[in-house]
Amino acid sequence: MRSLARVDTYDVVVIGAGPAGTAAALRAAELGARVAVLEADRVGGTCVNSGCVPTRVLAKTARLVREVRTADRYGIGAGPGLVDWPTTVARVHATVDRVRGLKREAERFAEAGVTLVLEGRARFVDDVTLELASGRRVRGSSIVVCVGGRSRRLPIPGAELATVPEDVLALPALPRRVAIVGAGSTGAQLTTIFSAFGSEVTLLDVAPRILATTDDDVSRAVADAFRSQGVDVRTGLDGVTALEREADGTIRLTSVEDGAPSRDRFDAVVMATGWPADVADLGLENAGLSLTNGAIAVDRYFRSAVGHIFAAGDANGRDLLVQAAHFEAEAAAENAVLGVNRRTPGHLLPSGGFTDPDYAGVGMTEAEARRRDPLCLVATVPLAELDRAVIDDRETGFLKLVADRRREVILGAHAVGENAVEIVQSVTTAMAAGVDLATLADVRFAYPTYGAIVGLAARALLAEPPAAA
Ligand SMILES: Cc1cc2nc3c(=O)[nH]c(=O)nc-3n(C[C@H](O)[C@H](O)[C@H](O)COP(=O)(O)OP(=O)(O)OC[C@H]3O[C@@H](n4cnc5c(N)ncnc54)[C@H](O)[C@@H]3O)c2cc1C
Ligand SMILES: NC(=O)c1ccc[n+]([C@@H]2O[C@H](COP(=O)([O-])OP(=O)(O)OC[C@H]3O[C@@H](n4cnc5c(N)ncnc54)[C@H](O)[C@@H]3O)[C@@H](O)[C@H]2O)c1
Repeated sequence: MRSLARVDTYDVVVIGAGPAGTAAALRAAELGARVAVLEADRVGGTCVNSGCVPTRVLAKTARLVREVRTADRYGIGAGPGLVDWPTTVARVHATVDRVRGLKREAERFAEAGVTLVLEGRARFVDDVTLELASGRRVRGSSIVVCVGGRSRRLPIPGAELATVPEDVLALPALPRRVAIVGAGSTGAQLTTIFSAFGSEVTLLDVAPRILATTDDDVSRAVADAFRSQGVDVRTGLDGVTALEREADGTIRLTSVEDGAPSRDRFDAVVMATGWPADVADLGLENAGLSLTNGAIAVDRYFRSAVGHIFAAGDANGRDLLVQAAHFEAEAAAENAVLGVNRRTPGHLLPSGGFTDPDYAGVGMTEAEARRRDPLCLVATVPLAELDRAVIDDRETGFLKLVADRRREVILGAHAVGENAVEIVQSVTTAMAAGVDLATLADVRFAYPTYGAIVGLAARALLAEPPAAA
């Protein structure tokens, strides 16, 4: 039977009001399009509601715990630094609300004339029509899919016993022993958080090293730091094969290493094993779309296999970062409204994690640069050589700069330690401005700052002997 539900028609329909959907909708409206945004849950998406912002508040809490526990070195009697989990959770929620207040997506949509539809999950009926959980139908000449991603549970027996990262705040209490499966950005951050909060943490991954996409030295330094903090880091596993509930309520996790199974009990298991596009119920097949590696494949114009359907942000599986979501979505909106002509230049994408110690990177890793040119130049300056790091008792870490063999172009920057993300951000600014090494080495840095390590590294790189051909 044909549905008699009302159909509203727009120039551009955006699915999802996270960072990508918000940017796409506002840009399309700015260009004069009639725009609707369909959001199933809270505007703001993963980042503000369950991803970056809550994780960052937990990271700050973890730092406070560490500071309190070492305060006696400065003559401050601060106590044992025990975490009251309900208070911590309440603080996270309150901060999320404050950040949501800053973003004002709904108000900005209203000011821009964008129609925000909060009537449940949208589903493609055909390649131009979406049906909402409410039954209402919305049609778009162009559609920008910004549905983000969701945690992947491993397809193993008992997977439902695991907590996924976006549900960590719902844990009733801090686990005494926690297994974190997956040592990517999310797993590493949760490792630091639980470890600082006093849980015994086991971090498991099938990859040969943690933070597998970062520079080798970054990965090694963070893994070493985790081990020195008592985290049981187990990489290069054959797999995690099962979870089972024990009679005492604990979870028994079976992992296999070099063919040998081992079984360990935990109070909680967190599965941070990847972040595919959130499309299980999106009806992609009705629009003539399919998935490639868990995401909606797009071309360099952010256009899917169906010409008037675009995908931006986590949904296209490229760079799963807020800073990528913004520019991808704006480009997709421009292509949807103005015709397909805007491809995004190869932006530099700095990123990093708020672990203990922090880590960050931008551009090519040393291994990538050496694959391109074995004679590229690399200089690494330990934080321990920086007055400020010694003053602050934060000597763990380094900044590594990678440059072309003529010392003209900075190819990459990778840092571990205090303020790593900000340090890498300042190198990114120099890279984006096309600053050469000699100019960077000549910049004055205020004393005593962490940023000064950029000047030290640039000067170290200039002093590097030319690599032998
Ligand atoms: C724990 C964690 C920490 C992170 N920390 C950082 C960080 O520090 N820095 C960083 O850059 N990135 C971080 N990220 C990644 C970042 O959150 C994402 O890259 C970003 O949110 C992607 O934005 P998006 O708009 O593509 O998707 P999302 O933010 O996921 O938004 C998608 C929106 O679409 C809605 N939606 C989904 N399906 C439908 C449907 N069928 N109908 C209607 N609406 C729908 C969802 O409800 C959601 O609101 C983190 C991620 C996680 C999980
Ligand atoms: N601070 C940040 O910027 C930040 C923080 C969190 C997430 N993110 C973004 O979100 C994206 C997703 O991050 P993520 O950490 O959720 O996923 P990820 O894909 O980066 O990492 C998943 C990890 O799980 C491991 N894994 C896969 N199958 C496994 C198995 N069977 N057993 C054990 N381990 C297994 C993988 O080897 C990998 O190391 C990242 O790419 C990043 O862009 C960013």
